[in-house]
Amino acid sequence: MSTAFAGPWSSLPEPLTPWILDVIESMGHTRMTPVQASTIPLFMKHKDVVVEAVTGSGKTLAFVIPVLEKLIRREKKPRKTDIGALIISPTRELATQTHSIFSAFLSAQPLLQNHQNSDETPTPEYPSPLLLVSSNQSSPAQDLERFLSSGSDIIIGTPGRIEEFLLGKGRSVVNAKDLEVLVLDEADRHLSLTMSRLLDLGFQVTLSKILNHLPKQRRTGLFSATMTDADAISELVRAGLRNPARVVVKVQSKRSGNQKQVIEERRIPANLQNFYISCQASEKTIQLARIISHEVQEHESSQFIVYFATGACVDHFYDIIPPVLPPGVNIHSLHGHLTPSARTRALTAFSTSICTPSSPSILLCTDVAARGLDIPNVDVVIQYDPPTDPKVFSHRCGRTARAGRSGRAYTLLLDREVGFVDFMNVRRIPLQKHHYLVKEGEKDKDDDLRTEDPDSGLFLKKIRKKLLTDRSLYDQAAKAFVSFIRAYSKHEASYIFRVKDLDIVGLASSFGLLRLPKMPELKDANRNNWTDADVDWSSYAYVDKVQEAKRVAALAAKSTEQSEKEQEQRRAQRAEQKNANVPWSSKIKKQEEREVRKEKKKRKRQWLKAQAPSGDAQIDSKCTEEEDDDDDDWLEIAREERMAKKMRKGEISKKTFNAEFGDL
Ligand SMILES: Nc1ncnc2c1ncn2[C@@H]1O[C@H](COP(=O)(O)OP(=O)(O)OP(=O)(O)O)[C@@H](O)[C@H]1O
Repeated sequence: MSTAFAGPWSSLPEPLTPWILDVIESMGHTRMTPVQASTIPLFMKHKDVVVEAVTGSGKTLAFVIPVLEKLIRREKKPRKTDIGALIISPTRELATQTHSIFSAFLSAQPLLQNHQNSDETPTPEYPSPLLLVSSNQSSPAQDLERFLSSGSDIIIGTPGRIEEFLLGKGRSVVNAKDLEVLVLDEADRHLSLTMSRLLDLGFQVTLSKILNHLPKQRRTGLFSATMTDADAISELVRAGLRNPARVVVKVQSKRSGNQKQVIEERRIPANLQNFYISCQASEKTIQLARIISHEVQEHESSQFIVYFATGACVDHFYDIIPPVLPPGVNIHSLHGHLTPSARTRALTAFSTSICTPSSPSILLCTDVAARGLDIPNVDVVIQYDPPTDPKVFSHRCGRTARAGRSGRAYTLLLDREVGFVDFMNVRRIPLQKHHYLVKEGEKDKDDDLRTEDPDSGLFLKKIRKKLLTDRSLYDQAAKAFVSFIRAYSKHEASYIFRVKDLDIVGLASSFGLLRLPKMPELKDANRNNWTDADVDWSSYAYVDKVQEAKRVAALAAKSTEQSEKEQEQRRAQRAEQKNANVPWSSKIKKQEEREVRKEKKKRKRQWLKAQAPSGDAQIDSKCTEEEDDDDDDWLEIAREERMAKKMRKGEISKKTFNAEFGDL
């Protein structure tokens, strides 16, 4: 370990309780880390603290130890319904991890023997801590039951569950008035209200409610690896800290420059090699596969974490990537859309897996696993997609090179995204260029001379082949691609990551898509050079029988509807055609004849009105110009007949008759 350790635990100004010291020693920690040496004395001495120290530097014990010491030293014995310490973590995984550390301490405390009755089993003086996270096994009501039966004094959980516990149905039961200490782990995740955090508004509203419920007379500790001064100031106000001590532990590393060694400050662990590889969009998946092979072969690495932009991307790559990885790899996936039990299973399987270079373990995940997780043997972190929130970058990298171990991190950047390197440099997170990884036996080329990887097509083929085995894989691929584009449009460094600069065709290749999805974000995208896969979409089936039956039924319904529509269209076309075929001259003639007939009828009506008896006039008065031709014709015939009769009887002259009806 090359981390500079601080003094031994015995050098703390106030000695630790012996059984706490025993536990620390049993963990193999003989000396304090710098953040522990600076924070523990302050936090134990009734000071509020705001702590910033790089990932993996031991911040957890820097609050666990003072919290335990504070509670042990309490003058007033707490009642069963009192809570003494509250630890708020941003994710269920981190809360669970912190809970296990508190448990490790409390389960090692000496047991109390009841002197009056030595036959009774000895009991622990300090109750076990209570974990409050979403879970299939524990509802909020059950959390309350566990609290009442255990009398837990230390509560650890995520904001939602803690709010429920303190302000929900349990509010009358749980007494937080005598709370001694509050810790916000990954405090900048909870409190900042920068642009990206606006998304976490719900999270923060919850936190404000919790903070308002807690007594002002308490000690508070804020801990994070990315607490900038600006964050710290705004967070102090929000968390209600008064006159806190600020602890910042800096990392210095040596770099050779201009013939002399330069000491530079950085916000990532000293033993972390932080690389980026620039490549074309179509080459991202190839590079991912090659980084893993390269690491296994060159460094005997066996435990990897790979970060993607969204949960849908994790699901997609989990399914399609095996054919392009070296054989023997075990893959696990973790993201926020999985059920709590699936999340626990995945993390336990990954962190306890016995991995070797011939059987490496890979965790594909989202930022749900970016902060705080302590899996000591992770060799390599790969960021397939850079994070939308740049602050998360160092948390992701920090899952390796923990507690003085060495580790490597790789970030895949598209050629147009390389500006991100300077962006991070300014934030004291240096990235070093790693050459593009070529296939075995091939020679590295300068970036300027490099053409598209010849394996691009081969990879695409392999992935497409896999996709074609089950239509649900295609659905998932499209969903992942769409979610990726949406996430990309939310990058905080939006002048570096611009959707309009994305090589859509290349990206779609790296996802193994069969055809390009239609989405508004891509309406102006360049789709040249894209060829849809040769797929018979009507027979491309789901492996799941129920899903396939649904698809077939929907297809049949659609084709009936389609054929009815087509028939209708054909009829309309025929009528139109017929109309178009009638000669123009005959159309005009017909029109003229119609006009003449109309005029004649009009005249007949006028004449009848003047001549006819009242009954006829009544009939005629119903006959308006709007009435259709059939009615008119019928009336005309009746009228003509009556007039002819009158003429025969000599009631009207033939001349009068002819004047009205002509010689028809
Ligand atoms: N004094 C010590 N000596 C050696 N190892 C230690 C010491 N204190 C803690 N560690 C180990 O260091 C590792 C990292 O500690 P921890 O998880 O507390 O880091 P962190 O600073 O909280 O990191 P992150 O910012 O990622 O949450 C753990 O595996 C822990 O057991």
